[in-house]
Amino acid sequence: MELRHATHPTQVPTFDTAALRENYLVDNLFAAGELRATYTHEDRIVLAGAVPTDSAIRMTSFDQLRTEIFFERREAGIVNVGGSGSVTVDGERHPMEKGSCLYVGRGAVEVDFASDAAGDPAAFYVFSAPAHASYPTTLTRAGEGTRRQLGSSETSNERTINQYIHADGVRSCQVVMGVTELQTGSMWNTMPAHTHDRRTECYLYFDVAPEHRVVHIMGEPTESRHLIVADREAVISPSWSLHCGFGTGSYSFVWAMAGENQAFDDMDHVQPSELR
Ligand SMILES: O=C(O)C(=O)C[C@H](O)C(=O)CO
Ligand SMILES: [Zn+2]
Repeated sequence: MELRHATHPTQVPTFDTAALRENYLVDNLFAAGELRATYTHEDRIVLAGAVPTDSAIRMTSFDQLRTEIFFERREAGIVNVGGSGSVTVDGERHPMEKGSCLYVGRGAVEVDFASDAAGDPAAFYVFSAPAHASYPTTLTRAGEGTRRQLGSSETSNERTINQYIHADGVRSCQVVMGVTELQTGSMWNTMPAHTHDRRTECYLYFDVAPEHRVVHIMGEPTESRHLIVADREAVISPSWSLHCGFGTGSYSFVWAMAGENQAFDDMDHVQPSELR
């Protein structure tokens, strides 16, 4: 498991492109037949990717956690961004087509990831945070959460926000999670932009064609920088950081947060005219 330290916002203007990417971009979570993970000290979030092919992959703990099982003191939201598959939690199999979201509560022992077909493997994205209590493991099929329509074609940001794990949906200790899909022709996500000092947020971009990229904007609103992001790459946004972006082609993304509260609308908006 890779380790990322927390950073101070005043460091951002001193970082060159490579340092920005080393600190905030997670570009190696998905590899065929492997379970990979990155730990960030920002709200002690773990991001993991599992791509099972011929055989299932079991979620293991990692040396840095010093726990016998991964879910001993943690919970997670899991979204499949690949072919159809399933996640079996302590003997109960949850079928997961692309875009489905499974919440796994603290205390789960055996969590196995499997693909329906090795030739079109599932790709499970795991967002985990420390948990003080155990909530039931719950599956939400793609599109069956709370759907919110935001933006317009005039501002190229017409999009559907699928909220899965949230205060009015599947319950959790900390994790809030969903998937945003942009309507054809709309390129901007999360505009007007925002920060939320109460929560760290990570975006995992997916369905980005190989020749395309997402330009993800980060940093303090008056000192913004950007990251060029490819398919199945994630960005860590510390609580002080903007997180918005536009694609050179179509894309979707999984957003997930953890921290002080779970109020999705608790955002500090920043208008385009205020950005620097
Ligand atoms: O397109 C959007 O707007 C989003 O998906 C916003 C994220 O859900 C977010 O940043 C929540 O804080
Ligand atoms: Zn946000």
